[in-house]
Amino acid sequence: MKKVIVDRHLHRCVLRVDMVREAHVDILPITNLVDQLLQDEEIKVGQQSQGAFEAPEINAFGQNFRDYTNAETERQKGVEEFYRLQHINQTYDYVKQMREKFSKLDKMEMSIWECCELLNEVVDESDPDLDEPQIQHLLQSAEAIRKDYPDQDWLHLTALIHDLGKVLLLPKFEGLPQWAVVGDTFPLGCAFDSFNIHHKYFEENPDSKNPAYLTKNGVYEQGCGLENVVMSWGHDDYMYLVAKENGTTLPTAALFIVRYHSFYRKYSNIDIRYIRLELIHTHLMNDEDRENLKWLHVFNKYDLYSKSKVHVDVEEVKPYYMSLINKYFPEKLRW
Ligand SMILES: O[C@H]1[C@H](O)[C@@H](O)[C@H](O)[C@@H](O)[C@H]1O
Ligand SMILES: [Fe+2]
Ligand SMILES: [Fe+2]
Repeated sequence: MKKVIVDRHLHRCVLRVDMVREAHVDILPITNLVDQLLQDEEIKVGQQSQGAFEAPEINAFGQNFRDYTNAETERQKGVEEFYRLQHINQTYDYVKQMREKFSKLDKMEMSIWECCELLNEVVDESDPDLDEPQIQHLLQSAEAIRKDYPDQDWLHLTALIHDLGKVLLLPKFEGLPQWAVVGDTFPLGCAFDSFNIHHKYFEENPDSKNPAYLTKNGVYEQGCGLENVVMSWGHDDYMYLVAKENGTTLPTAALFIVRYHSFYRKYSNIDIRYIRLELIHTHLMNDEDRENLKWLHVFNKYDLYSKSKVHVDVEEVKPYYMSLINKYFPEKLRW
């Protein structure tokens, strides 16, 4: 394995691989992936500006990022209860109904910026790392990625809009329960895998009793492409529908990021996303997905580790983001 340590974030990736090895997970595919990751990372670093964003070691509460194992705090207990409900209630049929219902986009008309402001009324109960207003999360991730990729304006806008689908929690959007809007996502119609956070709760999901859904591929064909896979319903897929149906001119990679940014895997207390093991689902992906995944990897770091107590001055950055919104979206969108 090529060990080129290019930044602290990647350094951690390498450590994580050793931990996985100790845990006796099948490491062969992982080392291949890490090789690929290192190559990607070298290219990426070449594109970055000086003083690139450094992923902090701990979150704003002094804990490791995305620590779901320590149920000591009220917050973490709440997060576990969230995943219990999510894993029991998200079923193949439920997702199909929700997609059909919300793809009508008949709830309201508003601009992207109006939606950013609406999001301030939203609290995400699945997130152990964040209790700042959501508009801060959008701007913090967008500003961090803008600093490192100054020429990719589409990426800045993608970060700004990626969580807008959380408006589904608001009464104006039927006030869906948290388990139907936030949290990590996973495929339905095939076996639930143990890499999902708190996966034990899937036992109580009615789909666990349907033999058609219990094999690795389930109702899908190998390599069918993620767009043919029914993913758990939430803010990701909804915002993807909104952007696409309103005719955004953002590139395909942007739509892919919005749609799959919560599709993560975990192994025990090891956050697999460090080693890009989202690729564990390669059996359902096609070549286009694998291509888009490269940008999703870039994005993940900024989405996860930019969450901080230091606020971005909204009024100061607003003109820049308004110019991007005008470039890539119509003035009013159907939601
Ligand atoms: O708790 C978080 C949050 O809901 C994010 O918006 C989502 O993208 C993450 O995957 C999830 O873990
Ligand atoms: Fe999200
Ligand atoms: Fe996010």
